[in-house]
Amino acid sequence: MSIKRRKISVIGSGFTGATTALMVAQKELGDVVLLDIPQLDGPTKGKALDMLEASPVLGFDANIVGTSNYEDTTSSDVVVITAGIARKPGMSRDDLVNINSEIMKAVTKEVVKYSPNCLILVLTNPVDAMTYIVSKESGFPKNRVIGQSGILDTARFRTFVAQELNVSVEDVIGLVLGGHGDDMVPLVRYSYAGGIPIENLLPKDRLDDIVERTRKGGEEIVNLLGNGSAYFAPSASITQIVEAIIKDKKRIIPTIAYLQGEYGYQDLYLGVPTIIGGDGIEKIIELELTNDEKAALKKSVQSVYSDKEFLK
Ligand SMILES: NC(=O)C1=CN([C@@H]2O[C@H](COP(=O)(O)OP(=O)(O)OC[C@H]3O[C@@H](n4cnc5c(N)ncnc54)[C@H](O)[C@@H]3O)[C@@H](O)[C@H]2O)C=CC1
Ligand SMILES: O=C([O-])CC(=O)C(=O)O
Repeated sequence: MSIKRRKISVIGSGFTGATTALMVAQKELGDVVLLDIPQLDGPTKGKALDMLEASPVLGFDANIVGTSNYEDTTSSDVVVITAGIARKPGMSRDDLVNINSEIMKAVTKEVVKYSPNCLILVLTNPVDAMTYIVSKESGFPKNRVIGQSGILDTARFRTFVAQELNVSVEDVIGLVLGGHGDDMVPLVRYSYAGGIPIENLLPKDRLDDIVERTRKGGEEIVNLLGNGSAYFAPSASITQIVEAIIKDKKRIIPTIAYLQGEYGYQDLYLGVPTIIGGDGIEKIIELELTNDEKAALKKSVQSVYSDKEFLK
């Protein structure tokens, strides 16, 4: 028997794609193929080679190749889609829906042609709608198409809570539900620091500020960067999903999953707590919500549905 390394392809070699490629390689989750459009063939190969040349110093064994030829992605175990346009100051994620949905269709066709058995992870915005399109276009079982938003949104929430309490981020656990937009639903009631409900540790007005800052977390970075959007925390987040799959970890993490009645919604990709392992989304966890939480989720779902209407 010969044991082979896993293969992870990352489509889009921009800020999030390149950063994800390096993080995945650094964790030795498999060999990495970084792909972008033919006009960027040279720069994509250059980025991949540059990362590979960091491997002796950083101490990881993973091959990284850059390409614009989908044949090089053949038989990938996991494909991460970051291809598309990022927003600039003054734009909402939904402003990207038309242009990025066309890119999703074109990319998915090629991904599926060369890796019919892979799992696909979607980062491109507006990510709930883009995950829906990729799922539809791929024809894959729904557990094999996963979108990323909740790990990032929760990470922002955890960062702000840890800063406020002056404690380790590792001890803060949070959970954000809903679409990846300004109406996302950080669930304060399900958030803890060292096992203690954070509602016992912070006054309501401070928690309200943290919830609001979390909702606008993407915009805060967009405004600071001036010409693009966040990429370090998003790449770390998608890498966590890749790791959960490759190592079959059965992690309980919020991802964008296909709902068939869960939380009262049908035929929709939405951010919910899931169990992620070797089969992708192995389970959706349904939580008891208060009436206020249900109303907040409904508002968030409505903005996702409005994206979906766009796509018909
Ligand atoms: N879901 C999430 O949590 C997050 C989503 N995003 C989204 O991820 C996407 C990528 O963001 P960045 O990497 O910062 O953008 P970027 O502009 O740095 O990179 C995007 C890359 O996609 C490539 N591309 C465009 N069309 C392509 C095609 N048909 N095939 C292959 N590659 C193609 C571009 O050439 C470019 O290199 C954006 O839509 C952004 O909004 C970003 C951060 C977090
Ligand atoms: O804000 C954006 O456009 C990128 C993104 O989704 C995030 O950083 O949460």
